[in-house]
Amino acid sequence: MTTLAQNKKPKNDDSANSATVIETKALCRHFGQGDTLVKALTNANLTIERGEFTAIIGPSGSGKSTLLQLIGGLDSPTSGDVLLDNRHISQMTGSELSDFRRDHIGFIFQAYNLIPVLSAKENIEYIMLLQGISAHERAKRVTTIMHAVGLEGLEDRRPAELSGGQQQRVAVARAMVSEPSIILADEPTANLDSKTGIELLDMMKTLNEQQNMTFVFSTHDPKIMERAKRIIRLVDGCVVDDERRN
Ligand SMILES: Nc1ncnc2c1ncn2[C@@H]1O[C@H](COP(=O)(O)OP(=O)(O)OP(=O)(O)O)[C@@H](O)[C@H]1O
Repeated sequence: MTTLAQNKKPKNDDSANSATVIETKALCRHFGQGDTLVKALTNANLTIERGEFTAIIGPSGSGKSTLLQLIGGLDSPTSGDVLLDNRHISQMTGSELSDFRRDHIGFIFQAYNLIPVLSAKENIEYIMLLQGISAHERAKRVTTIMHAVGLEGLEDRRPAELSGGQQQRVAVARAMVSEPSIILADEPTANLDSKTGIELLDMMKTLNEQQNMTFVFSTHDPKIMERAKRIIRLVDGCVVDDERRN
């Protein structure tokens, strides 16, 4: 399979030299209050190093998506803090945080958040456009990634004209094509058939191994768990296990 990694030059900025890319400190997220209080995440202290391939697992409602949303700065904690590349998210201005997200983090979420008026190809290209990547380079990367995720021939379809699994592949391609240093993926294989899921995982693993790209997945999928180098288990919003494998 062709991979994006073959097109990729190593990043050479200060952040690339720092080993710890994600740190959560006493991170808590509560929803509601009184009788309706839900403690979605309680006192999570995690350190994720550059290049880790980490699965966050746990029963439905245990806080996996909440943790990913907080790490990505898409939600604010009730208390505690998140550091990305040793910078406190809470101390970034709104525009600093959105620039950081655009340049360093790729998101793959269950609600694919595709832009409905753009075609599959344009959705995948969008962040690279914001990053000022040349038209020639954009076209090259889009062709490579669409082939890799099995979306050839569907370039001009809008999201409403694609199946759920195809939309998910567009979302995966969009997150990876701008070659961020961190990918946060909430159940990235949930709506994919087994073969496509394995192909995508292998592509992610290649990017992880060749580019030292950091992956954090929330998942119930045994295929991801098998490949993960680290498994963090949540139960009722608490980290109850954190296992590294060789
Ligand atoms: N916006 C919200 N308002 C109220 N409660 C919420 C909100 N978001 C999440 N929760 C609650 O927080 C808890 C953790 O939810 P979360 O989505 O993080 O779980 P999860 O482990 O990702 O679940 P799943 O595996 O089903 O995706 C659940 O009890 C959920 O109902």
